[in-house]
Amino acid sequence: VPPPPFLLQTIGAAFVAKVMAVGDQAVTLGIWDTAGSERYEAMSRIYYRGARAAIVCYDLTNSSSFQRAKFWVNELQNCEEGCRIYLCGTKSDLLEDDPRTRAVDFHDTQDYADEVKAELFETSSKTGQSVDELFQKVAEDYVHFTAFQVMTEEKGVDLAQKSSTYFYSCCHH
Ligand SMILES: Nc1nc2c(ncn2[C@@H]2O[C@H](COP(=O)(O)OP(=O)(O)OP(=O)(O)O)[C@@H](O)[C@H]2O)c(=O)[nH]1
Repeated sequence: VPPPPFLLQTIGAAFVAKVMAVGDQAVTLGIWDTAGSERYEAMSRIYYRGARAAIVCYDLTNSSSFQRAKFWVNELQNCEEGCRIYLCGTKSDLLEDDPRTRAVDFHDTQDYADEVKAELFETSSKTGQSVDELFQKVAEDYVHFTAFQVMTEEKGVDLAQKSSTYFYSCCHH
């Protein structure tokens, strides 16, 4: 009998597609869940190449996991210019049960997030706290910032043409 999925460590990466509504548009996020551990570092790099958003998770009850998250933020900043970064503290339910279990200060992470121009969310997979908000923000930011950027990168920009034309083709087709 195989162990329950939640006991398995991620090796390589798992993929899921999630359809989100942003205004009257449907946006399909292609989400790779990659391993954060050092052991699979080289493999994780393959998956974030070309990514437009990265959710970098750390455990709110474990300060070394935040140091590890900083490592990935640096990686992304050095290698993926067009990638927006979302810092995601996990297991917030444990802090509600016992605030003393918090090992990563909220204001410190907020300062760090500001410094690296990342968004910050504190979430729980157990209760679902802030999980929908996080993915909603990823999808909204993609529509508002990145879709336009991708289009101009792919087709080039005709400076003589009004920018509204580009915006129209980005948001309505
Ligand atoms: N209380 C609580 N426990 C959680 C939460 N999320 C994950 N866990 C527990 O933390 C452990 C690790 O969770 P994973 O989801 O496997 O962590 P991961 O970072 O994906 O691990 P890798 O597979 O190595 O990448 C498991 O025992 C989970 O049950 C949460 O929101 N609340």
